[in-house]
Amino acid sequence: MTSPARPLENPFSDALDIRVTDSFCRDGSHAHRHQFTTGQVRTVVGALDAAGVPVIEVTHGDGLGGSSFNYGFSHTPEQELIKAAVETATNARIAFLMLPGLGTKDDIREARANGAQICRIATHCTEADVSEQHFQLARERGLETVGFLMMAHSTTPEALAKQARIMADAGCQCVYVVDSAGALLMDGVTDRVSALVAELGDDAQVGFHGHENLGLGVGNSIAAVRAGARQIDASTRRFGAGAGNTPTEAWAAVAERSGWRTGIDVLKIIDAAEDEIRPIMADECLLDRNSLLIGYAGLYSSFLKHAERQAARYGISATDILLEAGRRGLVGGQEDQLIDIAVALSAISQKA
Ligand SMILES: CC[C@H](O)CC(=O)C(=O)O
Ligand SMILES: [Mn+2]
Repeated sequence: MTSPARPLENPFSDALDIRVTDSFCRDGSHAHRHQFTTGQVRTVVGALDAAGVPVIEVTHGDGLGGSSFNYGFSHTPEQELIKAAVETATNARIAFLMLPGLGTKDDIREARANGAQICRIATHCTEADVSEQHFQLARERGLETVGFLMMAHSTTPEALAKQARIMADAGCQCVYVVDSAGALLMDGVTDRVSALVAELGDDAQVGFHGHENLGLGVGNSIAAVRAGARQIDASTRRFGAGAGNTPTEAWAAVAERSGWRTGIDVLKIIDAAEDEIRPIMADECLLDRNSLLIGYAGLYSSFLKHAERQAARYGISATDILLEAGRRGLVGGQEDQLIDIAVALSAISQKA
């Protein structure tokens, strides 16, 4: 794209450094049924790296060890994808994600040996204690560490801050408020990020990971930075679970207009989104009936594709599966219960 007159930076805001992690090659994998090839990862990492994206996350959508019957098998072993990403990146650091119980300590060791530099450990927002040994190992191995407190809308800011303290004490260097359901409104983000910033002080940074299910990924990320977050997750062309994540290209433009430095070249990332990323994906990530319902009901975003699959298999409505999942209060890791729900709903519809 040829450069129009560059927008003026906002002269009234502080020139903060905000580090962006692009999650297309991890959260975006949900929207691609975990079918990324090494060639696709090389193309994406090459384009994002050239646009100045500082951190690129590469793993199965559900993290190391996610490739399984429950979550869906990967096309290519994720350690191969990590290797390809590391070989391709010239400046960007490669991150991986892991949920204790799905992945193991050996997976962390292998990702480290393959050249990944940042280890992100995700737990449900009330279960930070299961991450302690993984942070310890990651730090011993010289990895930078990030903690994910998932489904952050479902607990209070005070409770979330206590969980963040557990992660920081275990060696986590940046704890993320993770809006897995895309259910948080801006005040909810402000309250949670502020609580973590107050609790962690200089012990760890605070980050924010948003989803677009209520159309608030960018707005919530602005609220997060204003409340003290210094790391923001995004995904190019917003590909991610549910309606997707905060779009990297929009976030880069908004950050620049706010006077926040991300190091990302806005025009290059816009071109990457359009010319390199879009052609890889069969469909756009839509804010449609089911993804909106996920945000509205506060459900785990990655339930979307599982619900759609079971709906097709049992000839029932994905919306009904999601509504029942909401009634049951399911959280990440309970994807198999979506099958139970589909079987039950199908039995009811056959009787009727
Ligand atoms: C892999 C767990 C999960 O999908 C992490 C995440 O991106 C989220 O909770 O939003
Ligand atoms: Mn996510």
